[in-house]
Amino acid sequence: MLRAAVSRLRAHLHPHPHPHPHAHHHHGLPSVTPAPLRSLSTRWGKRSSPTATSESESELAALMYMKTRLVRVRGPGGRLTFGSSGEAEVVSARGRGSGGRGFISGAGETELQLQRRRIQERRVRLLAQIEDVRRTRAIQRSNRKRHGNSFGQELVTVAVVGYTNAGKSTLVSALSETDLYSDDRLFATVDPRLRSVILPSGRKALLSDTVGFISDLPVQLVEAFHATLEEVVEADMLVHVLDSSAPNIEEHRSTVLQVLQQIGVSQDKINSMIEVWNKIDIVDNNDNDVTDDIEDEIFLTEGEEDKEEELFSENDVPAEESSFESLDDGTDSEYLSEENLEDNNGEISSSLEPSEMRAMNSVSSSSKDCFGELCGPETISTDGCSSTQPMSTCHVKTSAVTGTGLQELLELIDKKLTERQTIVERSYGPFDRKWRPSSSVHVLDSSAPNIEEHRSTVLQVLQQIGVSQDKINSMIEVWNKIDIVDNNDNDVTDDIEDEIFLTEGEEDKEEELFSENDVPAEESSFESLDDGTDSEYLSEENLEDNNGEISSSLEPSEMRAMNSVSSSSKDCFGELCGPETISTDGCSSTQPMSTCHVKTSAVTGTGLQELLELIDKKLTERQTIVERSYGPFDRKWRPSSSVVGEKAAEQ
Ligand SMILES: Nc1nc2c(ncn2[C@@H]2O[C@H](COP(=O)(O)OP(=O)(O)OP(=O)(O)O)[C@@H](O)[C@H]2O)c(=O)[nH]1
Ligand SMILES: [Mg+2]
Repeated sequence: MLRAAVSRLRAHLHPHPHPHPHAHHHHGLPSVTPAPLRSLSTRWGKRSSPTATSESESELAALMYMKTRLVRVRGPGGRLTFGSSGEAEVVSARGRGSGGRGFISGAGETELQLQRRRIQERRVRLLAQIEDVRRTRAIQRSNRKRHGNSFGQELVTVAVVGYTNAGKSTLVSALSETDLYSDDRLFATVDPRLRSVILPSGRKALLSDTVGFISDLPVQLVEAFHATLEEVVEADMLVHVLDSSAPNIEEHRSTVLQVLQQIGVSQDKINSMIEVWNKIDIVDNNDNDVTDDIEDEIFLTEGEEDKEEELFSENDVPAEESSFESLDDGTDSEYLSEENLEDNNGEISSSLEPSEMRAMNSVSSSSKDCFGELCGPETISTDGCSSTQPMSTCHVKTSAVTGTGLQELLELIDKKLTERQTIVERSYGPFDRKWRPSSSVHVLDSSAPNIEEHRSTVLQVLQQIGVSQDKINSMIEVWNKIDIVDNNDNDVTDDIEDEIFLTEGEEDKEEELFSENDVPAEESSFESLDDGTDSEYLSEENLEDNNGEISSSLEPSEMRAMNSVSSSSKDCFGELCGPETISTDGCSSTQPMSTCHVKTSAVTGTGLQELLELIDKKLTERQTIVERSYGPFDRKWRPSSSVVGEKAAEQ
């Protein structure tokens, strides 16, 4: 997992210099491409009244953008200055364009390094802020799940996702009849907002408006919007809003699906997503007859003529609206054509599943199926639009502006939630059975010369993929390959090991454990090979990525050098972490990480027993903490949380 995570980090720190059409197939995350970034950087300035989180997230995203673009350019008068690539001759920090291999030489580098370090420092602070918010939200979420609404029902959250400008905010606003900030600009929403809505069944749900997705979402944004995207991962169900008037709706759809997969939404949840074909009022202008037919069919078969009148009475507002929409369209197509030029070399559509390839010209027939036979209010209790049906066969056509389809959407949400709840209850019982107390073990190669870099890289990646600071702090550090280190410093280690087991009086156990120690012959040659690979890899990494910034971002508590192995180890084994004292508060989750560690050799078996004991102890500790804060059963249930881990591990 760590190797995969490290390669992700490398992708973070070292984005593809030349946007490659298939880049995101390699990294699992999209590469940085200029167009969306440029659009973003120009649009960030225009945001109004963002919340503290969205501010941190936006700043972080902007910061990461700046950092990747931070290059020396030849400014007016031939002076070297800092700016964005593309402005002038590029003399990159990474040697891009200079022909070098990451070496920095000549005037200006110190300043460049300084700038990068400042960015790095600010970044660490922002990450901490975002982490705070994320923790708060997690608590809020668990409270919501625990308390539910006043009827004792669990409060469900429905995340509204979709391509930017699809009309998510307008729709959420229309559905909840409250006024959300909606704006005809990209990324009008940088913070998810929750709005409550009463579903037809009387159940209360929270609608969560989210950040609009864009194609080739820059990897930095995935990181920056982590808190936001977490809402999506945590939501009970998703509503995918598509702008049915957009010419490239298929690309928008596949982009959204890709992003959802990348941020770790389970396939199950993606499959059971409701598709909303929004802005149907614009499409209808060209094709009014068909839609009228369908709408007639729904409501007339139902015999609810009153309802029909009520719903469509709001349809008569096209006058100023259509002129507004033509403005709207202009902005859209400008942005999208720029994007198409730079990003979409056919790869997005080629990644589409056949079931996702339904073109917009199938609106009428699909819609007829869905409304008339499957999804109509009358048949809502049948298995039409069930979670087993492929996505996009079930959709609702809406206009967030005129109100068309909103009632149907609410009914469908209601139905889906009931279905999902039934499924969850059937498989897990009413309470969450999926909760697993978790503890992480961080394995370090104690023979590696640059172990501090390894440690900080891993810590950074863990933070970036959203592991809570709490969990990171309580992580067990394993200093592995101690058999190699011990060769140089055998006495000290022997002393410590003696101390643990002899004070315990478990000499048998000691023998058992160390009886496997006699295999150094072929093993040491293996280890030297291994080392060769490592150092080759790391020196390349050092050249390209680590211009002092990673180590400079280390907290003092993380800076313990490997030469403190013996003494720390002694503290830990002899006084704090030894099996004898495992029930004391030594190596507790409140202790800073790396003060508690276990020295192991996975090859010889040294320390394995201690590691298992420490894991045991930590888990007990964590469980106690969790029980204290959430009660004995899981209140933290999240359907897709495990998938996030797996995703990260795959990449
Ligand atoms: N004609 C029409 N316009 C709509 C409809 N829904 C939204 N709009 C307009 O589309 C534009 C974008 O709407 P938003 O709700 O801000 O879109 P969004 O998906 O939240 O956008 P981001 O937050 O940037 O991702 C606004 O000008 C809305 O008025 C609709 O059903 N019909
Ligand atoms: Mg919005």
